[in-house]
Amino acid sequence: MSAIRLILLDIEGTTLPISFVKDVLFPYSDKIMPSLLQEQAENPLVKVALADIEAANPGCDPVAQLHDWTVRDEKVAPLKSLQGLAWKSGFESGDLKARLYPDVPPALKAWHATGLRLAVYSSGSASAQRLLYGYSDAGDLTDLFEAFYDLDVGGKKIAESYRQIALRAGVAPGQILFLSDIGAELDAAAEAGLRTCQLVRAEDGTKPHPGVHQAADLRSVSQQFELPVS
Ligand SMILES: CSCCC(=O)C(=O)COP(=O)(O)O
Ligand SMILES: [Mg+2]
Repeated sequence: MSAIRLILLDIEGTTLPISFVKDVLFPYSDKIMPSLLQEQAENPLVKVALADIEAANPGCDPVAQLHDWTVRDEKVAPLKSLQGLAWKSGFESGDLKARLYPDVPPALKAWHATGLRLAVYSSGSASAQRLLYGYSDAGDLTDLFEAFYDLDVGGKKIAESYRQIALRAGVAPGQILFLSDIGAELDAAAEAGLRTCQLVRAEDGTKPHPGVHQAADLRSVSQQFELPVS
């Protein structure tokens, strides 16, 4: 089996607790969404997102639609793009700071220090991903990552998305290790030829997915895949 060259990481449930997303990030964006849509009406990101909402549900009230998607945790591009915009002011003002799992910063640094390439693949927009790692409780970690992939490459439960990422990174699928808490995402990545490991975080109550490697934290990932240990 060829050596792992790139580690591709999911965020929610993998490097950051689900509760931080559900109890901190989502209520924050939900609360300021009405004023954001008014104040940034001329922002091209807002215009595109509003057009996408109208296309998805003609005649709907965008604020109500966004709230409904948030409650149902829908991974849809217009919501993810507007959430990223809402969180920007929160992170930059110091209202928000990402609570990463404590095993995450040392493992990322150890992997990066020995030349392993790191990239993120999350449903959250690429700009939101940069904010999370830029304003984390371990400081700014964005320089550890070479790329931030979001729903622009496709959905996380579709094998083609992982083929696209491998192509863009210029790495053979079998040399990429994908880490996620979600079984369907791991299955899609495996179908594309990536190596996979499920993060089964006790705090998140993750259900083990049959037939995949499992790890309780990134230290355990290092041990199982013979990667540098922090
Ligand atoms: C920048 S990610 C913020 C959390 C979020 O909005 C989300 O949808 C997380 O999805 P993931 O694919 O990381 O599980
Ligand atoms: Mg996840």
